[in-house]
Amino acid sequence: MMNPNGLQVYSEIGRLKKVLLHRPGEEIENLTPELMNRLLFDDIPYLKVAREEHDAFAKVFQDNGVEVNYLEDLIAESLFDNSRKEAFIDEFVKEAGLKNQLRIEQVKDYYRSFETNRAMIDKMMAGIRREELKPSGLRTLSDLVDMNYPFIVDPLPNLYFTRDPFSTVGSGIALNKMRTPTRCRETIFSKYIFRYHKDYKNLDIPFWYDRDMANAIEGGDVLVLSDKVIAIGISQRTDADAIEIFARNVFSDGQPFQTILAFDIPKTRAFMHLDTVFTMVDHSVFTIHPEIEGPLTVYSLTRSDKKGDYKIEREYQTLETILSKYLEVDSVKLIRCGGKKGIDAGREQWNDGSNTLALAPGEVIVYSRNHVTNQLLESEGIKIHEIPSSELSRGRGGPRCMSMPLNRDLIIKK
Ligand SMILES: NC(=[NH2+])NCCC[C@H](N)C(=O)O
Repeated sequence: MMNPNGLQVYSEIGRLKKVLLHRPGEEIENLTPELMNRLLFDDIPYLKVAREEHDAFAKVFQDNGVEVNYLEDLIAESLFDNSRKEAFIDEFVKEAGLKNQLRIEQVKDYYRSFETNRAMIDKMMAGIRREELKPSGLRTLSDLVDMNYPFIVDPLPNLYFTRDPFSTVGSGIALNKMRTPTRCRETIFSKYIFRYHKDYKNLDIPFWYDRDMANAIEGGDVLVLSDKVIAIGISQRTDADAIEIFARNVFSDGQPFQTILAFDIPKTRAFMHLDTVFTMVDHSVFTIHPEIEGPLTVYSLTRSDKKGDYKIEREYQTLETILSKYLEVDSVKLIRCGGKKGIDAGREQWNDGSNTLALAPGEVIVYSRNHVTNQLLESEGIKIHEIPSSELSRGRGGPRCMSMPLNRDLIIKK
């Protein structure tokens, strides 16, 4: 459990030591109005400014002693030998939806033609526009039929939401099965990193979930509240059945976790993941979107003595009572996004006002635009680091969605 170099996430708030980010790339410039909906965007960010905002986000980590790893670097470093790189290209292209064999070979050759792994990865993330690969003697029937579709390989614009393709839980990871086709390919990167990157390959990392499983689960739904309690959303993106598979695996291992609280939240775009409506900011202090308090049902899955086994119960008390009971504290505080139900709550939640990322207990990163909620957090004694948020927020994700902790200090109970 004590591995300063390995994966260590036993809370949402322990001092952050290492985090995974992705700096938005050319994939953002490949969003078009027709594709936005399918690619899960509500507007098109201006890449130059999105990058400036993202750099400001990364700087908050660096200024606070957090090691920042970039997804694009880790995956490039994982493909150190040629057979590994070939297997990776193969898998990536297989899942890119190409059907014509000639085209498949042409795309693979194109990826191989990049001088460095990093340049190849950037291209894989960005997508391939139709005009980029000139026919060069290749003219297939499917090309003629698909002539009006702008891409040969779709872009992956959601990559800067590193929270979702996998989740670090304890000393292992859940390699997620994403709900939508557009996000499924993102998890190939995580798979190669945790199997083959030099920092991870010898750690024998347990996988609590795998990307080829049938039921969807996404990292935005998984919150490690303590070394005893994990909260998981049953949401637009995460199935109840996936939570049970995850529970069985985590409870079979020597991890300290005792209870999974499954939060059944409304299945709508605005509340796509649990972390869009509920995050932890300090010992027993949470942000919450007031609109979900009414419709929320919570179930507990409590580990039993038999390995991997658990019992399921529906919890009937208020959220405060449920959280206090399982976190073993006298009371908890819920800070409501926008203060209370209404216009400010709706507007600020839409722009991720309740999607905070803790750097340490009582110290969080927030979007500057959510000024009503931010002021409330400050008045409750929470230290906030505001980051600019005009462009990044157009993808519907905030500071927690844009980061995946790899290592946090353990919380030492007094
Ligand atoms: N953990 C999160 N809330 N992530 C937000 C992801 C946003 C992304 N556009 C999607 O729809 O998938």
